Amino acid sequence: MAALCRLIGSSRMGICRLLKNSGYHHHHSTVHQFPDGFSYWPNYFTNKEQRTLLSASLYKLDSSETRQSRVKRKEYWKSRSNDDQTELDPPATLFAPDDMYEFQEVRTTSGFPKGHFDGVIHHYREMHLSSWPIDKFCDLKSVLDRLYSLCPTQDVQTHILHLASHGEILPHVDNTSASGRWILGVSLGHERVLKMREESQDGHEFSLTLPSGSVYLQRDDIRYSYLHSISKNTQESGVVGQRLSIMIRVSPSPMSWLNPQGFLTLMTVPGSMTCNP
Ligand SMILES: O=C(O)CCC(=O)C(=O)O
Ligand SMILES: [Fe+2]
Repeated sequence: MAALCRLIGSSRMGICRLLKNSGYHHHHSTVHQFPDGFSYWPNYFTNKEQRTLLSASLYKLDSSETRQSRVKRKEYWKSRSNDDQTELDPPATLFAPDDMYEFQEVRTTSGFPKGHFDGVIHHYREMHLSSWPIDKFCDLKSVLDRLYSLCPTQDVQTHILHLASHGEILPHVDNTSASGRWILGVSLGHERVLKMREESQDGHEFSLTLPSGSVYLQRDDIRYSYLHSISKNTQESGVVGQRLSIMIRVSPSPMSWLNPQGFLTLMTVPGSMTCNP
């Protein structure tokens, strides 16, 4: 689609947007081999859209880190300024090396109302998002429109989760009081394997690789009775790298917006207008 749009030229961008928004090109690729309540779009976002989403997500996470970290990364990218990135480069090239980020070792209860998550997520950064920086990324708004159009309902909370190369998520069911009947996840960066296992004894299980640009949705029984995990291994390649997921959940109540972490993110919006980073 991106190539087609370039071919047609910018004067016809309206047509391309129309085609994209019709969902034909992408929804077309939905796979239906999963149990009821699980949907998967293996290549929902174009490379350019993935780069926009990942840049915006990293921007939010990065600006919540210490000044020291931000300076370190700035130096790093300056030293790499010769290899200019284009929209055709894989999104994972937007990650700095692991040691440039303030990854947490293991998630504990502090600051989060999700006690049973203790010990589940390893080597990660995360943030509850109260707003996207749409004024800083030119095409972010239209990409977000496509993303949120997949949500079964519109009362949502958004969370971003950045796994280090050796980060992982152990099997768990999302806290049932922290969100409602569905959970949607966008994968960006390096591919990982999602494992789903029914919680009962000898429960049914299945797994799938999550390439960058893919989206999955768990709803109803799947969301409540299957454990999900993201392991350190990829299916085949053996290359394990950083991955960032955008997790969207239906809010249990409007009060879930009042997350202290979310308020903090509102206060950190420095930087200048950046188009097509
Ligand atoms: O990153 C993912 O795809 C899953 C994240 C997850 O399980 C969670 O945040 O509860
Ligand atoms: Fe989860």
